[in-house]
Amino acid sequence: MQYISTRGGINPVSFTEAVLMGLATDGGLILPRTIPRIGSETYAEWQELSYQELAFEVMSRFIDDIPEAELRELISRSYASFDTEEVVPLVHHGSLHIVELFHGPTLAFKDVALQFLGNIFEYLLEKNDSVMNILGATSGDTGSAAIYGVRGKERINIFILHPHERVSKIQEKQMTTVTDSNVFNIAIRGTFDDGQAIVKSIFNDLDFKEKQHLGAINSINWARVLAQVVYYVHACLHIASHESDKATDFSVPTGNFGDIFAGYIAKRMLPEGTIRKLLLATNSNDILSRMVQDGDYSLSEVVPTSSPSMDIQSASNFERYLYYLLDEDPNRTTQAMTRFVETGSIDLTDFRDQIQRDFVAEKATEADVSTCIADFYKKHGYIMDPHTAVGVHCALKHQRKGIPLCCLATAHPGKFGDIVEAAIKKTLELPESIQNLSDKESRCELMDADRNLIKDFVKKHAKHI
Ligand SMILES: Cc1ncc(COP(=O)(O)O)c(C=O)c1O
Ligand SMILES: N[C@@H](CCOP(=O)(O)O)C(=O)O
Repeated sequence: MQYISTRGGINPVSFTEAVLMGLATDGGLILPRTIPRIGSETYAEWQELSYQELAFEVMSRFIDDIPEAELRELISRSYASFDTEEVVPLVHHGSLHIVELFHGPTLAFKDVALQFLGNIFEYLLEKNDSVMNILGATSGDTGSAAIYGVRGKERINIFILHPHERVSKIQEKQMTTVTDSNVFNIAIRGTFDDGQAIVKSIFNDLDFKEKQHLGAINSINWARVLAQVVYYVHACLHIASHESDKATDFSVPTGNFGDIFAGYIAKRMLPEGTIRKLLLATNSNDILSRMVQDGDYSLSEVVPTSSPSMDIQSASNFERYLYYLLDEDPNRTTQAMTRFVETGSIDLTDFRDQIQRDFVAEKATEADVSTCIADFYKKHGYIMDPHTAVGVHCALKHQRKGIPLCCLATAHPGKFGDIVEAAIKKTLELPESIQNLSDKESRCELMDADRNLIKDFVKKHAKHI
């Protein structure tokens, strides 16, 4: 399998080269040259596989430069850290299927990909006798999942930017209480969008990127998206064993467009009709739901909400979808992205029909979120976090009779305890890993959202051979 850039400016690379490159060197995002198709017979044979076996089957369609035994070992090690053998268990409440993606070490769906990515990095760096300095931005969950994915790994230092006072207390503590010497947390005075823009702009300084051995853990990195494709396939297979109608809709709480883009890849990979609709659910930061509903992809201010990890306007992976929308034409994609950087908007009104064939969209207000958490708990005794509730609110609004609908539960409710407890009027029992976090020693730098300050910091603390 070869990988290309949405901007057309790189020679095709292999999977492992793509993983090490992170952001494409022409500033674009990396995609597989073709999306492999799975025939119905092969798909049916996957029914009985464990999550790890399925992950191998899916990923090996995209990876041909890691030997089979080694890929299987990387996968199996990555999911051994989850608290359940099922890795991403499916539960059923009322008319909904819910796939719980928060059973990894940091209690959010990011662990599914970042445990794997941390292990691939370690494997590749050992093989190449090299080191890496990871630079990433987080709105709360990617940061801790990435830190837990690489903490203590000898050949890696990690630098994570988070927006100061715009992540939940527990999210902050999950990151900053990891005091291993290879972990550097930086709180920036700004939003996640500022952090992500700084990270991308530093990656675009190719001389700096090479000299400092920079690596990417955000969904910029194709391996992130790939690992997330697996749980859509897994959920489809399990839902098919429960339902007479085999086609499934998915409702996905969306911020940086990474998770739902993984669903889009799964939809194109699987036999026709396996995934029917992708419901894109946003909080009040609704650029993506406006894009689907009106073809209006235009920035507005990032507003803080009860689902802080989705407080994002400039959705990184949207560029990947745009590439497909624009007939896989890198020149048109580059022009559209240049226009977006210059004007803050892309007019997609002419593409509305196609976009609405791919997605349905809905926005949840703050009141919708707390009502959804409270009502669902009252009716079904199931407690969900505010990000999951954004998706469930959207799902209940758009559910079509007789069509199975699966919601992605993207974080454990305990990570956002205050909001959840206020909605259900009950004290939550927290998982052990996040009890007493506030008593632990923490380490974090506070900085202005200034690219040069961050560069100097990284340079000063970077690992070298
Ligand atoms: C808990 C949670 N739910 C949903 C999302 C949205 O996922 P994505 O950014 O891939 O759209 C995020 C992060 O963005 C998250 O941390
Ligand atoms: N919600 C994310 C934002 C970063 O997105 P990513 O998927 O590109 O890493 C977070 O929790 O940090």
